[in-house]
Amino acid sequence: MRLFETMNINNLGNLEIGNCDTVELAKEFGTPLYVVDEELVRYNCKLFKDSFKIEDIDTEVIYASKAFLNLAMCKIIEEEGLSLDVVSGGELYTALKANFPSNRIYMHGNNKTQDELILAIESGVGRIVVDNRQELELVEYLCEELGEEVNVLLRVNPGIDAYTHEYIQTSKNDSKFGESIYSRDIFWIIDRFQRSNRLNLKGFHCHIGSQIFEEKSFYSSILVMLEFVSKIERKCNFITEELNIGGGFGVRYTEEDNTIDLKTCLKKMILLIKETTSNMNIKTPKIMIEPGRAIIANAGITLYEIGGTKNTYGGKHYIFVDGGMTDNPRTALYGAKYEAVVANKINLENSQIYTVAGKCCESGDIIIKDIQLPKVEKNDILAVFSTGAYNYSMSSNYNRIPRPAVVFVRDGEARLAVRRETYEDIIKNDILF
Ligand SMILES: Cc1ncc(COP(=O)(O)O)c(C=O)c1O
Ligand SMILES: N[C@@H](CCCC[NH3+])C(=O)O
Repeated sequence: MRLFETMNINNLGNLEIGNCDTVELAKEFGTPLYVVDEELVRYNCKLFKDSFKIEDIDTEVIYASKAFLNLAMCKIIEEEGLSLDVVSGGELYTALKANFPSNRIYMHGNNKTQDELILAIESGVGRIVVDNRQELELVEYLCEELGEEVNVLLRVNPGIDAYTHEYIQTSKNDSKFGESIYSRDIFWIIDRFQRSNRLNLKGFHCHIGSQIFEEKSFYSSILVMLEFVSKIERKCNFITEELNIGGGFGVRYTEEDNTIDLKTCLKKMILLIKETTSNMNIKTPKIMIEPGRAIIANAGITLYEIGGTKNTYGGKHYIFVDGGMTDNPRTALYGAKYEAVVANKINLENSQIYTVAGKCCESGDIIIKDIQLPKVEKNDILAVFSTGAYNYSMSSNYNRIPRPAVVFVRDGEARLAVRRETYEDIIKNDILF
């Protein structure tokens, strides 16, 4: 089993993360428990910041907060000097409550409500990423009403068919996101922005999908987008000041995943931009990228207590954990694959193939389909790796199961970042009549 750099095995044979014994964490904070390795989050932020830069080009790294967000995470992102992509009023509110600098916030969404837009405008977010022409009219109208001006990017769809799960592709020609760069109206839309007194169009945003391993998808997207930038300059006399090329960098969940060498890929991307803009004889815009998963996925693990096992008549060996699709819906949703260890038996030989099932009333409530583990017993602690992204943020209260707590670990210290939900939390908005 491959451990991450900041994990190790202590002399009790238990898994440690951030120098904290995971078995002790489970005892202290209860299970299921999301554990985040703060050192690794900070390392990942630095890797992006340091690799995605080059002389003469202005760059910015924006953390896509949909992957994992809470007040503590906002603080880390701010301290590491990244900006923040929010996609809803709730994400924006979280960032504002954490005192995240509003001018470093990018407000996304394909169907922002009026209330969300008002909150974004009034709190002075850095950029509103306008999804479509109707939204252009709405943002302009709201700015008129509020007497404000806003800097905006237009989300466009470059029509890149990135190789990933179809649910997380975002840039096929029939995607719900953005306006197609091939649309006949695109020039009209840009012209419309230019005529606006309230909306200051700075440039464009695109994002081709998530969990992408094929580097060439990123390079193709850059080339297509720069071609578009050049065309817009010729046709609309519009100089693109900013170009956000999105996130989507794939991470390793299991040995099957051949991850991208991020440092090399980021360097290649920026060099390609420099070279292409120079060849096209266009001004190089400021370039932004928007990683979510690659910042947080591998920094998170989930600890579960094993409640029991079951061998079915059909020959399956189940392990039952005290969470499930409520804290990690990705297996049920995308057939995602995970690796795990028995945290208190990490030195023992694997002896059995198990299926890890949750406690929801749903046959698809599976966390891991087939995994080799040592013989497990009731009360063992299972540590599932790489659950930092799109687990906590996509968790639910299905079956009225309270959401787990989140702790950040670093240098042997564990800090509670999100309290475990209680049954009282579950009914707090219910009205009995
Ligand atoms: C607009 C936008 N930006 C950034 C991201 C982050 O993607 P990832 O977590 O794959 O890096 C997403 C999610 O796919 C997105 O929709
Ligand atoms: N939720 C997806 C990623 C969606 C990315 C957001 N556009 C996942 O878990 O893989």
